[in-house]
Amino acid sequence: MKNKIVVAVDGTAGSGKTATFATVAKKVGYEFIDTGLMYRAFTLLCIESKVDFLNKEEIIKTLVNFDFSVINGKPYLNGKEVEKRIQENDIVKFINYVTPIPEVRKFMVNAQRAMVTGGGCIEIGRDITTVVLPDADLKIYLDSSVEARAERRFKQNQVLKIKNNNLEEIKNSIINRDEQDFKNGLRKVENAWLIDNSNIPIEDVVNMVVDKIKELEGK
Ligand SMILES: Nc1ncnc2c1ncn2[C@@H]1O[C@H](COP(=O)(O)OP(=O)(O)O)[C@@H](O)[C@H]1O
Ligand SMILES: Nc1ccn([C@@H]2O[C@H](COP(=O)(O)OP(=O)(O)O)[C@@H](O)[C@H]2O)c(=O)n1
Repeated sequence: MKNKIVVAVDGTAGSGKTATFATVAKKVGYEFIDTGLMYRAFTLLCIESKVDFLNKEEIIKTLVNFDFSVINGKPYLNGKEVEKRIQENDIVKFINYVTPIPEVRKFMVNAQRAMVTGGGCIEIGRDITTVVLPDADLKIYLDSSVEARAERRFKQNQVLKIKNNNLEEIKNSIINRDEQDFKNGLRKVENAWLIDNSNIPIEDVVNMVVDKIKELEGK
């Protein structure tokens, strides 16, 4: 009888967390939770509520109207499916005003911790191995060079037909988000497995992680 485990994944913007670990989760029959969707959906609510992003109190007050759920893998904000909308550039433009606010992070961390009720789950984000799931059975830190990440995001945006798709701007936005993420506490913890996928095909990373999960389940 295999013992399903808890997997916590952190990593830099655009390093491949979603694409890699959604596939891993499917292969091993685990639940997949992308905490970034929550921050993106909350940023969208703030935009729709026309908050002043320089006014922390207004952003904090908006939390009372924040109802987020994932149904069949799709994110819903207050009952409305927002999967494509939260990938738009305005979200990325404002998200760095939202993510550093302690009250916002506390709200999100509590919700993200409550979603993991036991083994058989992979949760990804920026503070999962450090704050949300510090006792996870397997901790992974995924990273890639800024150049590799910008290229990938540019191609991803082309596929998604995201407007104003510009490689230089993407590169700068990744550098800015890295800066904010490190300030918010993104880091590789001692017992995390560092995977730099700059030059490793996604299939190989998926297989490496699937093998590791199966090994730990057997223990
Ligand atoms: N090892 C890899 N090699 C090449 N491209 C990758 C690799 N891992 C992920 N990608 C691609 O990089 C892009 C960004 O990945 P994504 O999962 O959205 O990153 P994150 O969730 O970390 O922001 C996607 O187009 C994805 O298919
Ligand atoms: N647990 C998390 C997850 C995301 N975030 C923030 O939310 C933003 C969007 O998360 P994301 O995972 O969708 O970002 P990408 O790496 O997909 O571009 C990130 O830039 C982080 O700043 C966070 O602060 N904490």
